[in-house]
Amino acid sequence: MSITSRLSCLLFAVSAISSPISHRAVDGLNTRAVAAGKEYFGSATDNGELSDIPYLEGLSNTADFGSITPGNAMKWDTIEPSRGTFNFANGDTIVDLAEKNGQLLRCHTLVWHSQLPSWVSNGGFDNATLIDIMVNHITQEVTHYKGKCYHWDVVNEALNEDGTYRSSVFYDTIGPAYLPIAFAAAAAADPEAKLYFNDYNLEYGGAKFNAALEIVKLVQSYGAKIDGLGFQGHLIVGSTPSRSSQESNLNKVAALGVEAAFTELDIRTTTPATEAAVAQQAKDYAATVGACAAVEKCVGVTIWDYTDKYSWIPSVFQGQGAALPWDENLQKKELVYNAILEALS
Ligand SMILES: O[C@@H]1[C@@H](O)[C@H](O[C@@H]2CO[C@@H](O[C@@H]3CO[C@@H](O)[C@H](O)[C@H]3O)[C@H](O)[C@H]2O)OC[C@H]1O
Repeated sequence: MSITSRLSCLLFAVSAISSPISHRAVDGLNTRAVAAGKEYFGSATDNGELSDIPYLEGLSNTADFGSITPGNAMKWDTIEPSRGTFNFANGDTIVDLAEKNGQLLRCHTLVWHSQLPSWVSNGGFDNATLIDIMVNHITQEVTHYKGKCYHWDVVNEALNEDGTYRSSVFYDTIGPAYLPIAFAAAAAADPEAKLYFNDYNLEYGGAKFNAALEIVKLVQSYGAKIDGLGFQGHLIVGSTPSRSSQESNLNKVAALGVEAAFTELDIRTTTPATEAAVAQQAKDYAATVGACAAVEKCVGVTIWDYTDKYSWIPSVFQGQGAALPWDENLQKKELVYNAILEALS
């Protein structure tokens, strides 16, 4: 029995004992997702937030969140800030929390051009040396977390908007082969973890999405294991693609024999959010989550933290925010939350 099935059985048993009349599991985003055949509904989190007890209680509520993702703790600059020096402390804290709560873990991320220490990006390494460095980083990190990570985002954001490869030290030095090499190294270190390529703006279809499909085929053509395509889902209120077009994208992923997930969903708007914007946001969440619910191979949805209190959006997109289903006071936005629940039903 999978970890998620065990969790939903446990929740069901607990609610059956405390409420002999209804016999229904405690209702929430995750319990609805699991009941709809998904593996989890989850949230990102970050180490600094975990001392906020009301926040932590919400994050640990497995009726809503069956999975957590470290927002920063497993990135290269945290894990290997200088060559050969590994710092797993922040990542271990998130792993321990997930274990204590009985939550799955989406581990994020091994190879990314951003939050990459300058000893890698400006090291001037030749092809063979950079491959060694990348493979060693992946091997050390994935081995450290072996058996803990349900998913790994192996490579993050390899593409430009026009579908060409993004210039990065990895692409510029190794060429596109850095992708299959990275996936093969991750699979060798933890054969059980599901391995994802993850990128943003795939939800709109078009050149970038088609190139992501080509990356899946590229990794497969090298005989390396790739299990899924991650749609980050950093979307905009009123510009979110329709449910049917998102379903069509997810079905194209499934046709390649791999699964899909929304890995970093948030839907931002101009702040302060108007009533009309929140109403539209509820529809946009429903379109995205509903698309995942409708496609068997879409295994789950992760929101990029659950509360506006800790959203990354205002620090990156000036004047934008209010992107999550809980507000800055950790209060549920009922309209948005209920729209997601409904979309999962
Ligand atoms: O000062 C930095 C601060 O800038 C950093 O912020 C994080 C940046 O990454 C965010 O996650 C990414 C969101 O977009 C997708 O493209 C990526 O896949 C995600 O990894 C994260 O939420 C922010 O906290 O945090 C560390 C500080 O030192």
